[in-house]
Amino acid sequence: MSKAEIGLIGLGTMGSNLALNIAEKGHRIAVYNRTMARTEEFAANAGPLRDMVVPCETIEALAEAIEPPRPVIIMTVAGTPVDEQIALLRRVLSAGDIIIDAGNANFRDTMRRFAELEGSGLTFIGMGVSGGEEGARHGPSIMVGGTEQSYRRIEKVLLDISAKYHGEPCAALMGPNGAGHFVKTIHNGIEYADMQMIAEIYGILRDGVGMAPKEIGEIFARWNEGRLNSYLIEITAKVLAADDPKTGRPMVDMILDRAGQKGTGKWSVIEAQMLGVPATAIEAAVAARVLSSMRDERLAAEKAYGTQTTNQFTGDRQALLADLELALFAGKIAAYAQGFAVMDAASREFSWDIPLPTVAKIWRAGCIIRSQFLGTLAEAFTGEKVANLLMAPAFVEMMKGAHPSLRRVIAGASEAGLPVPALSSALGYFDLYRQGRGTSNLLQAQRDFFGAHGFERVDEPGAFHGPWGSGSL
Ligand SMILES: NC(=O)C1=CN([C@@H]2O[C@H](COP(=O)(O)OP(=O)(O)OC[C@H]3O[C@@H](n4cnc5c(N)ncnc54)[C@H](OP(=O)(O)O)[C@@H]3O)[C@@H](O)[C@H]2O)C=CC1
Ligand SMILES: O=C(CO)[C@H](O)[C@H](O)COP(=O)(O)O
Repeated sequence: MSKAEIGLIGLGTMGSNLALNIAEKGHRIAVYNRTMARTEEFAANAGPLRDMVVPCETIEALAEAIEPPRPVIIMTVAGTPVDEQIALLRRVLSAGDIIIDAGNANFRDTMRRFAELEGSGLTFIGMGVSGGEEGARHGPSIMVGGTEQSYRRIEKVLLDISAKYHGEPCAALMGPNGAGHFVKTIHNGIEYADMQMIAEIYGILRDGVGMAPKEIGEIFARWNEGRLNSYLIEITAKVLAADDPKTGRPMVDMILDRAGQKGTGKWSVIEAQMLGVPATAIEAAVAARVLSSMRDERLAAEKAYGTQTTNQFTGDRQALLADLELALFAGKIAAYAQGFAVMDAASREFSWDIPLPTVAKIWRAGCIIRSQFLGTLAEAFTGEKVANLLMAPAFVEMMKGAHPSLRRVIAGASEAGLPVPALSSALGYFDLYRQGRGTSNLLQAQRDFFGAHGFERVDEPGAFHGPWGSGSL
């Protein structure tokens, strides 16, 4: 039997689908999983691709099955399991072989792993993969971190298995070291904001207008035909249309309002803060998931404060729907502006030179946040460099047209007591960003009052202190 071209460890949801994708594109693949039963099940279900797959019982057998120099993908749960697999691989691989961590690693772990493997003769790649189960099987978006030379060695396989946007592969080198995992992390941070803002609009329609899930689903399906066209809007429509086989009720009504999270959203926020870049919509989305998990406290608080007014909307429904669509679009623009600003800052901080137009391009297909919008965004970034997405001419025009709706939606929701934290944060960011004369003059005065921190004057350069206490109060 001929040797495999590539290996993969971890046959869970992502690993098994990625392995089948690789096999289908004509690359013979050796696979290993900690629990052997899963490897057997995978091989048994590989169907016509069975001949392209080499199931291995041990990590030694995996190494033996691959033609050197051996590329091996690790697709396990992130964190310690990755370090454990690297330690095992170090025992069985040899100089020239490549270890590729394709899970959702924290880029700081990736940077540590690069450092630990330096001088070992092994090459390391940190690679973000997005698209979930379906993407892994038929074409994900792939964000690679590593040297140009190591990327070139695995490029053919990655381009073959990646999603294609009008024929263009959605896989690319994001920069050296942790750049690939950083970009994937911010992808997920934006995904959190996108999802939270969609959920807030759903909340307005459910609790403010009193619509049933199917009715709301139809609205999302309609919006998916327009400027909001995206995978997340598409699946939201489908989710809202589904019924629970057990009760016959809308499935979404039977799901506990407690959202999980595995870390990438939180890391996006931590890194944004570390870099000094405001990412308020992403922060609000992470906080909303945390609040969602505090269910008992929320129920107690509802008792203490009473429920918000529901189904009170009596205005023009068509006008409201038009506003909601544009509000979501405006929120989306602000959230993406924040995510790209974080990547830009990280790129400078770590000297990665992340190609932002390429990031937008490889997110146009395959990944969870894929959308028509990313096509427009890619075009905006391909032109003259702008300080922030909000300053790209096409986005200035779009935001001018959309922010009044965001304002009206937030005002109405706040009045009705309906939570819209991500949408409000997006608007707050926009309003602060475009305010030429802000209110931080007062903050500076306060800081100088209590801590003698000094301030700058509007009429001459230098550092000054105030005449505090000289007033009549
Ligand atoms: N699901 C998704 O939509 C996406 C997930 N990811 C990322 O991909 C990675 C894999 O996720 P997913 O496939 O969903 O996870 P699954 O839970 O489906 O599979 C986890 C895999 O990790 C293995 N594993 C867990 N712990 C260990 C360990 N200590 N040692 C060795 N192997 C271990 C499991 O082996 P065993 O069978 O023995 O338990 C299994 O193969 C994660 O980093 C995830 O964040 C990235 C993009 C999308
Ligand atoms: O990477 C992904 C999508 O892009 C994974 O589905 C990830 O698990 C999503 O994050 P979380 O579980 O925190 O919602």
